[in-house]
Amino acid sequence: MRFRVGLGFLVPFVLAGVTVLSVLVTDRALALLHPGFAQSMEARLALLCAVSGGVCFAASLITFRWLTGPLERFLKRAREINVLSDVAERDTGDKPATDPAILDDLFMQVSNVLSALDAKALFPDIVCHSRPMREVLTRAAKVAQSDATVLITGESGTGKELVASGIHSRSRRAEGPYIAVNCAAIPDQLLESELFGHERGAFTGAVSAKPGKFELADGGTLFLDEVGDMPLATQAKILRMLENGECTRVGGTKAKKFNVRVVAATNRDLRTMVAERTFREDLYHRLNVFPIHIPPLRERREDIPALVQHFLERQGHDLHCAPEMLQLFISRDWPGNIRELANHVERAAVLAEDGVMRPLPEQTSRGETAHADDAASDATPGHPTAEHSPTGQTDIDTYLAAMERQMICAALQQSGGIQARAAELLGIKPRSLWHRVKKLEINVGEYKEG
Ligand SMILES: Nc1ncnc2c1ncn2[C@@H]1O[C@H](COP(=O)(O)OP(=O)(O)OP(=O)(O)O)[C@@H](O)[C@H]1O
Repeated sequence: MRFRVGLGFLVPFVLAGVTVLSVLVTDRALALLHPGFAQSMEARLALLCAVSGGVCFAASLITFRWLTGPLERFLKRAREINVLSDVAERDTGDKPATDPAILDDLFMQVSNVLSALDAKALFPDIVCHSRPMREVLTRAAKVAQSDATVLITGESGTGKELVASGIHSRSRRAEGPYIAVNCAAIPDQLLESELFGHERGAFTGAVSAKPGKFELADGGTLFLDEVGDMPLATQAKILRMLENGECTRVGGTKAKKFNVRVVAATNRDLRTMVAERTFREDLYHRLNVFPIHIPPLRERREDIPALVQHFLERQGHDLHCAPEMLQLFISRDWPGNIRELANHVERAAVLAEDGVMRPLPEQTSRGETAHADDAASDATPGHPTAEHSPTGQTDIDTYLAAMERQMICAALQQSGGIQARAAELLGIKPRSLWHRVKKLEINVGEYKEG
């Protein structure tokens, strides 16, 4: 900006030069075309005024835009910060704006907005609204730039494989192969040959030589899923491969070097397994270079409304989720995590009537709320109870935020994305809705019709 203002001092001189040049050129051209023109002083004066006026006007417009462009951008940014400070003020009461707590809060809010945008841009297939999930994706984005081995932990169905493939596609190896092996799904006696390949005749049935997954992943990423289910003998070979990048086919004699980045995942507690000597400690440390823990869905219920929408779209359904159904989804504990939620959404979509998914009578009469299989649960369906936000402050906050999001999304859906109308439906001021939409990072555009 300072550079532009500095250059701005040259503008009058450039302007004068351009004007004189334009007048001279036009004057000469008209004199050549109409010999009488050169004799008429009035005509020449009129020409001088018209050309210099035109040039000055055009040049001032260009200069003005040139100088004010960065200023506008600066003012826009200042306005955004001002809005965020408004939010902080609302959330923090009468504390002075210089209070370090407010500044911290403000900083957190700014970095949250940025990290949510980053996460969405970097991992478009991964639905992520909650803070814990944003942290997961921030870590994933950081480690993707390196070749470090990653260990992803989390309960079954939390999205470990999705994050692993996201890391690959954001890495320098994205053009290379991404090979996934589920160690728990392959019988122990076949796992080594699957991972390292085998030579012809290495064992009964090995009628031809076959490359292993390490070999196939050369130049790319190997995803070792359920790594905790690997037999100890195979663990030793994997360790060797990780240490020197070499492996030998079963029945082979020559070791070959491969350039493979390993991302491993497990839903088991590897530290306990190490203590019980069922998992090698050296391999645990070798894998755990960069740990990423994905929290279970019940610890990030804010993600549920967006996940429901995501699965409806992914399954090609043009359906609306009734608020009481969404409330049911939000209040359950989901022991099978996102995979289980996806299955339930699919089932509810099949049973939807008039384009709306509603809870089945047996779901409501059974009191299917916080604990899906807990028949003894006496929670009233569709209403948050102490059981749904069992112990701490965080649970209550998370639960309330999910409720707030759900109500706002339903109102936006109903109003076709018109915020003033949605605010009316919710009985709040448009400004208050606007703040909430910002805080919860709801994409209003998604609800706009047409
Ligand atoms: N944040 C998310 N956004 C969208 N879809 C998700 C998300 N997390 C998980 N899924 C979907 O949920 C399903 C289960 O995810 P995934 O297979 O990655 O889980 P996992 O933790 O690897 O499970 P397991 O431990 O059983 O192998 C997949 O269909 C995946 O696409």
